Amino acid sequence: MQSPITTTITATIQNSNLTPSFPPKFPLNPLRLRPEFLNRRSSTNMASSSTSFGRFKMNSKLDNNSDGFLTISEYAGKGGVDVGDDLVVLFSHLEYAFKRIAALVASPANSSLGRTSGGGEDVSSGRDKPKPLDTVSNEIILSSLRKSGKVAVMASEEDDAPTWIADDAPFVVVTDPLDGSRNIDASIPTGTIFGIYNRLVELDSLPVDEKAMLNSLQSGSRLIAAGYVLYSSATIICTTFGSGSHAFTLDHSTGDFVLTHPNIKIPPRGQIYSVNDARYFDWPEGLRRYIDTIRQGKGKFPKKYSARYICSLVADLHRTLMYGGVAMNPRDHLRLVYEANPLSFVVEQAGGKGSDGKNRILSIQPVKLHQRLPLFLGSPDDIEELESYGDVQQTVNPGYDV
Ligand SMILES: O=P(O)(O)OC[C@H]1O[C@](O)(COP(=O)(O)O)[C@@H](O)[C@@H]1O
Repeated sequence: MQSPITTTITATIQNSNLTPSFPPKFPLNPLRLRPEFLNRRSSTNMASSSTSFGRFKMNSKLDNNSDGFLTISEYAGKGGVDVGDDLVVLFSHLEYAFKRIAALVASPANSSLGRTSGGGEDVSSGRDKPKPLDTVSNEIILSSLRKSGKVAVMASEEDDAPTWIADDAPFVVVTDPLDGSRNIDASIPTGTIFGIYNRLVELDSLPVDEKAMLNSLQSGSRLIAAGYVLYSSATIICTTFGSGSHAFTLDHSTGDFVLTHPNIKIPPRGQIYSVNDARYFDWPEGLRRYIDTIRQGKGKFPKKYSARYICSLVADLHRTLMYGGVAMNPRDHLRLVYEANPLSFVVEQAGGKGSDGKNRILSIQPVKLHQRLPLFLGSPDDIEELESYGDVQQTVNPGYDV
């Protein structure tokens, strides 16, 4: 049964008549873009016929790209899936922010920036105290969103409340600016997670705080784009506009993110599970049985599973998308709005599943901005098998030092 708050928010959001923001209200103005954002390759040799593809029209130009390197702007723009100029501009600004964060986490200064200021949890907000690196990444993203002119409100894992940016801008952005930063001193991979919604124009007349909150609490099923950025041996943006998931790798020689993994398909089943299994004795019976079964090769897949756990959600998920299997955090730790929803959208678009152990993540209506939940992401056959054990959510959550 839904709580009164859930019912109110669900009703408000469901009753709102979403007005698509495509086509854009004003055209792309290249003068607003930094030179590095401009496409460097000629597209004159591309064919121009188009076919329907997911939510957006896709031109066959994509198939005929002569040099084989497609930037995100080319992929998403008129020569590609044509998501609309507003979203292309927003992505250009996001890319710039991601490049700045990639440079930041790789910088010799990151060791001091990565140290926790005070540590522990902020009791009033129930969130972890931000570290300087998290804070700087947050500021970098906010600055890019402001400059894009395309974002009405940003909700960040680093902020107590959403930040209202511009009344008329078409999009709402939710983000975890730097996930996995507790590992930064050891140069472990980190990541940024982001989701993009249309602004709910029906809420425009509400007070700013209220419309900022309700716009940010949209259900994950309303995402129009989402993705993550992996800062590792390569810097990779894996993103979806609702028509498949695609990964773009930063080419340091040109400064472009170029399409390296089109239409990622997660294997229907993997042979790897990813979890912090030092928590085994805090797990419920069902989860213990599931892990014991697959590591002995006694599950539906008759091979022994291997374990991998980086403790950096984006990195653990990226490996899972590539090789299959399941990446999980069974305790109430990861955030629905900033982490679970955007990542589930990417995983579903790659043919996988995102679950809290019982329900599809994208069907859960957020009721609180910083709402936490158990998260299971991965291959469809693995997630279904895991869910069949019923009791997989860790309710004992004593707080762990590392
Ligand atoms: O301590 P656990 O339960 O293994 O959680 C690890 C997870 O926490 C995260 O570090 C995110 O938590 P924070 O936002 O508190 O850093 C993920 O990157 C990682 O997957």
